[in-house]
Amino acid sequence: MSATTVTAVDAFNSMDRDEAIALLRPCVDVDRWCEELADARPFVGTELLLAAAELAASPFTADEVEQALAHHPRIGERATGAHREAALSRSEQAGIDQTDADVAAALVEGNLAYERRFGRVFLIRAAGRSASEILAALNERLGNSDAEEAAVVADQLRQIAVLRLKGIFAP
Ligand SMILES: NC(=O)NC1=NC(=O)NC1=O
Repeated sequence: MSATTVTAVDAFNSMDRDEAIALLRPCVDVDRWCEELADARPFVGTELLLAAAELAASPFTADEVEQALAHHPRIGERATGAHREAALSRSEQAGIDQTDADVAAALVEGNLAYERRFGRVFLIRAAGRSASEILAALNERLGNSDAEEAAVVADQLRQIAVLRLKGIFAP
């Protein structure tokens, strides 16, 4: 057996609680989710950590979504700042062609329409999606009832959190 390599999960398991929580927070700013996962350590392998993360995010409550949305820049707006969440947001929104003026205008308009309708920022798991796919989803979701859309937003937040966690532990 070769010398065992210290995996990211091993390092995570041996962190003190605050450090573990701080590592998780850029995935989603929901205290309960970060604390639950930090307190569920040690994890035997990445798969079990990701499964626990998925479970702890199913679903996020309305209050948790509210708190987390404060940290999500609008789609089409490049998150500023050097902190981890901004970098994650920029890479997730990389599929949006920032130079296409028509797309940019449509996203600005769509975001405004969504915020007028639902009173919060439009949230979508942007990674892997083009601007036209995002715009189509936005327009489709404008027709949702408040209850339907609350469930969709919570699910998108879950997808973003788990994707970000995968980026840390299973890059
Ligand atoms: N308003 C948003 O949907 N923001 C974001 N979606 C992502 O996938 N990353 C973001 O920052």
